[in-house]
Amino acid sequence: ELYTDPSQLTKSEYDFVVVGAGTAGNVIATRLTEESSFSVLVVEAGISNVGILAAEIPFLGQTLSPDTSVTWNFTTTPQAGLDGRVLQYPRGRVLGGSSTINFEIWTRASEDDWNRYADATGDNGWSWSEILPYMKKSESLVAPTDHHNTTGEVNPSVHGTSGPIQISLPGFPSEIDERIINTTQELPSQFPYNEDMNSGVPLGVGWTQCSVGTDGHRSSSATAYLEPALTRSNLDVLIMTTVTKLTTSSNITGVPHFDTIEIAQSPSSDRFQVTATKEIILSAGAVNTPQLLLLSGIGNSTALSALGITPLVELPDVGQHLADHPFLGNHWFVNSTDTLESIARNATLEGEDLTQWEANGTGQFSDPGANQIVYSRLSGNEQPAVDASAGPLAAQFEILPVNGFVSFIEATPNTGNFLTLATAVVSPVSRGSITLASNDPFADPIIDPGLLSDPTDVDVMVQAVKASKEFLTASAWKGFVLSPTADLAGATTDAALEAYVRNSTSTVFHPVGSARMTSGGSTDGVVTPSLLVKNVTGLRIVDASIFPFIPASHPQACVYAVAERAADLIKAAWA
Ligand SMILES: Cc1cc2nc3c(=O)[nH]c(=O)nc-3n(C[C@H](O)[C@H](O)[C@H](O)COP(=O)(O)OP(=O)(O)OC[C@H]3O[C@@H](n4cnc5c(N)ncnc54)[C@H](O)[C@@H]3O)c2cc1C
Repeated sequence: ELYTDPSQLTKSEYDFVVVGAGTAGNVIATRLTEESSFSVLVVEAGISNVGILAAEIPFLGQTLSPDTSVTWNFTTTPQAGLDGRVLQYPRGRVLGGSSTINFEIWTRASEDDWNRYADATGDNGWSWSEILPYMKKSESLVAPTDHHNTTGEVNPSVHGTSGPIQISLPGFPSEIDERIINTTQELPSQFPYNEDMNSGVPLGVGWTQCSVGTDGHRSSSATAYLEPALTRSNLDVLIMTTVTKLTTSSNITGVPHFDTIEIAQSPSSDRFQVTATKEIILSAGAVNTPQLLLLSGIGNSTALSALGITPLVELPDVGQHLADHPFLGNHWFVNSTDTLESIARNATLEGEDLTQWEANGTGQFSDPGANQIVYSRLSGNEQPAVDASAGPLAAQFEILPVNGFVSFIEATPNTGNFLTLATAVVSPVSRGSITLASNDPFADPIIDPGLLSDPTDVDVMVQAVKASKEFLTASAWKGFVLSPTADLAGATTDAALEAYVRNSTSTVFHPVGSARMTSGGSTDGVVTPSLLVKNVTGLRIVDASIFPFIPASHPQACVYAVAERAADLIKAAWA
């Protein structure tokens, strides 16, 4: 049943209560209610995704953020590494969470990333070979919207065929596709072609897989997991309701046992309580999960007391070690009018694209917009002072080519046609934090992703910009790429490049690690390898906040895999 107000709930006790119907939360709710004996309530602060056209049309997904009715309209603290700039920091606030508003890129990181999680936690269940079945379980590789022959563009043997999330290759060609593939043939040592970057070995240049179905619709945790499960009598979903606090009614085992959530629709509305007889599962995401732990008295006791919150559990790592991917849109003018800007500038064309998508789910609107990805490492003599990557198979930086102007901090110019080679530091050293501004659950937390706060990351970003220039030296770009835009053109020395990087970098919205997993015996960290919150009972965390290190990839596929494994861990614990 779907409820829109806590007063509609017909009971105040469930076996499991899931906080947040986001990417991970919906996997948990769906998998747990496969057991007919389990009752589950999911509480979501945001609205329903149903009927939101921009959430269905891949090309329009980017219009859902920042600052819309389906996002938490957060901002960061002034970022010292970015010349003190403040960034908008949206997260999904809607059924499906960030999977309803993200850019649909589907990447799994490398074998080394996952094997490092296993090493760091002492749990081989997080290793590449053990997590791969869960990656497959979450997805179905389906035909692209244009049904083109994908031989050589993806390796079906590393993919799932019957999981909920539909993933596919781009179904609308762009005029840079061929130039990019030709570049891999011309510069194979630096930019080798990779048939499938989701095989565990992501390095090279490959076709982007996206969470988009053959019907041209976004596949999110709301559409793919939750919607089909909503008819189950053991699943209730309550939307437009914020969990304000977790409370404890007993400590039979000598440590606090968290079994109750407090919920409200607005700061002034009535508070309701719901109890979980088995577990509370926190899936509120990398910003709100630590916020809710802190509001509930779990964190650094001194800091909590200073805010008038009674400390219940000393766990100083809550909200610490936040990691994110710095992202920089590098732009060039191109000798073409067939770029993405042309659509936004031409209402007739935009209307035609919409009509085509509505007719049969094909065309430009079925395509999120980045048809290839480059994952790379610095060569021997360029190695950074600290290599924070998981190992030789893990990327240090990414180049994301787009046939148009992409920036999250700059408006698209009114004239000119552009190529973007966005660069991102995907194995950063920098860390930030989530802390509380006040004890008001409706106040935004203080978000400091610490972007480029470590000089090593600046160095890697500078090298990544150089690599993107190198990419364009292939003859495939001759006659197409005209010149870099003024900011990039002016960055001719290393000092000028550093200034450019600090002035123009933002984020690609991948915060993780703010409630990180460590080994069971470690006094650091927030959760055990089974994702149970340390020093309490009754409470588990399943979302992007548990990663001990940031995956060197776009993280959603990794979040789904974590949630699929977590669902099995929970089922096993209560079998
Ligand atoms: C704009 C944008 C673009 C992105 N693009 C990509 C991409 O192309 N590819 C990729 O792999 N990743 C991308 N990401 C990142 C990816 O989407 C996230 O890493 C992932 O979805 C996080 O999943 P989660 O389960 O941790 O949190 P979320 O999916 O954010 O879910 C958290 C849910 O909890 C709810 N919630 C929070 N607090 C409360 C509360 N107190 N009470 C009730 N409910 C609450 C939220 O409203 C939300 O629905 C993008 C993210 C953004 C924001």
